[in-house]
Amino acid sequence: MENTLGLEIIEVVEQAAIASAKWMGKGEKNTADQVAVEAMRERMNKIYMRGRIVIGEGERDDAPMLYIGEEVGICTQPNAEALCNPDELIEIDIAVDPCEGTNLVAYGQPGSMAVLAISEKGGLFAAPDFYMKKLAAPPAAKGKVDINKSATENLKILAECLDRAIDELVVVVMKRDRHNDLIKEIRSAGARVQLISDGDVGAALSCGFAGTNIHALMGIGAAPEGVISAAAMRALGGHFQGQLIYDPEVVKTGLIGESKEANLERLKSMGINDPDKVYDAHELASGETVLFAASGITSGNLIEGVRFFNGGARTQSLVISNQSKTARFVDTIHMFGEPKSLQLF
Ligand SMILES: O=C(COP(=O)(O)O)[C@@H](O)[C@H](O)[C@H](O)[C@H](O)COP(=O)(O)O
Ligand SMILES: [Mn+2]
Ligand SMILES: [Mn+2]
Repeated sequence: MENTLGLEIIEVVEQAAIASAKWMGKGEKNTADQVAVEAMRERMNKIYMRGRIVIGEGERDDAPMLYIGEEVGICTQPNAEALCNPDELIEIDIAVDPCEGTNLVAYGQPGSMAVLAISEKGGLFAAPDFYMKKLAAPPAAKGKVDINKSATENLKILAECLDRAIDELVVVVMKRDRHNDLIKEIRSAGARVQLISDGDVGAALSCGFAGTNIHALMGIGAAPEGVISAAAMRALGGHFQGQLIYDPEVVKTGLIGESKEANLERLKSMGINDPDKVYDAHELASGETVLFAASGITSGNLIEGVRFFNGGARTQSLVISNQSKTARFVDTIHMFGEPKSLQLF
């Protein structure tokens, strides 16, 4: 599966990133998202597979989306029988965020990317586009920090695991009212807080690599981004835990369903009977083969964004595999027609 799909999924995220980057800085969040969704769908539909979106965003805020349950890939097309041999059919589950950080793209801010995770059927946690409480930390702290512990306790553990003083730690938190108490607690424990407006996949991913100066992600973001982050962190050996948040009171945005009760029903209908369960990376991305791919739209601290030149563009992507145990940075020059020259930098 990795060999067959590894290269194809790079192209999926590259195409989405290029489409979205054309709308960088134009103040049109929905268009930046829409074109990424369309480019991702179009490229996915050229892959020899029977793919199914198991978790994706857009439901909460009515944004453009690849919807949950949508089938993608050549073998799901109306003429599939003529094109696909059922005996060698690859059935794939996919978690997507074609434009992670739509505001970042619309306002020309760093850290947006086109991102997805894939696994064999059943290998990714299927949930609605709810919120998720998250804790991400570097591999050295895996299984030692715990989302059920307080931020203060976790910072002490993290400091020990990373052999640093607490005031040398940087914790990324999304700048939201729901995090005001968390931010106060982290600061009074002595650590430093990096507030981000959007883009918690990039923050979780940064915990998987040393040298990013990001040592933890704490707080509540969206569930699809949680599953995608978990796929990457599982393969990187980092720590990731997520707990679904289904009570609109907790997130204070009014963007998830009418009520806690209705949300609990929705979870039940998807087979989630223990709504408060804390999932670790291996449960959110449980497949034998798990692949993560991201392509920068605007530059972040791990990957560069799309750089256009006359007649082409250069992209940088990151593909992580739990099978080959690789984190591959892929630089690509894309030629649109016949460019006069190919721009290296
Ligand atoms: O910042 C984010 C927005 O993602 P997108 O809509 O794809 O541009 C994500 O990284 C967050 O995980 C999440 O969607 C966000 O925290 C949702 O919370 P809120 O903005 O408070 O509704
Ligand atoms: Mn997102
Ligand atoms: Mn998005």
